[in-house]
Amino acid sequence: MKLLILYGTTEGQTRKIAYFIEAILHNAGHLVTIADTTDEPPSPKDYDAILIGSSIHMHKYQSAVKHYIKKHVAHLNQMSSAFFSVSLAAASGLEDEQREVQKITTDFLEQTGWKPLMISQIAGALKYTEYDYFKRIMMKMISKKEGGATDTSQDYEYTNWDEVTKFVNEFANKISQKS
Ligand SMILES: Cc1cc2nc3c(=O)[nH]c(=O)nc-3n(C[C@H](O)[C@H](O)[C@H](O)COP(=O)(O)O)c2cc1C
Repeated sequence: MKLLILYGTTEGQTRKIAYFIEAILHNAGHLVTIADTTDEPPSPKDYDAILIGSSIHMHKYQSAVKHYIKKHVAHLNQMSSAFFSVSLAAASGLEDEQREVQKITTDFLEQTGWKPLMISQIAGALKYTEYDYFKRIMMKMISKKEGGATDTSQDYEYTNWDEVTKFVNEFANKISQKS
């Protein structure tokens, strides 16, 4: 099948997840195109299915991802599609944080009108060593609130790669049953 993977990222974790997904689907025999939504991404109309991923920053998804979905929503809703949301809240064991990220996702899908077949909440990363001073302080506060790591001398990757693999395989199964 011809598949399209699009992503929106600030510090690169969503890109890393998107390329991990691409490798799984490529190894399963699919023809996969992958693109950053800020780089003139291809239209969904030439593909059998699409996966779109975005990280959350300050309670919002990437604006280029939102723009793409709004522009192509009619087509997206006629094809098999999946959304992967990348955030720190998804790594949190706190119920409030989980609820908040679910609400950000639900509101986003409502605003864009997109109805993906599958949605995955994926835990992202804390890249303290790559942030500037103010970002580091802010992220330490956010992480503390979410019950996460506060030692800013190192980075933390919370992404559960086995869960990502499970999500991708489930999506691949669904779309092959549909075709
Ligand atoms: C400035 C900033 C703001 C963030 N705001 C949120 C937030 O509101 N909610 C959340 O769950 N995670 C938040 N995060 C965590 C990111 O979603 C996480 O670091 C993710 O891995 C970033 O993915 P990216 O590298 O693809 O942009 C924030 C991170 C940064 C650096």
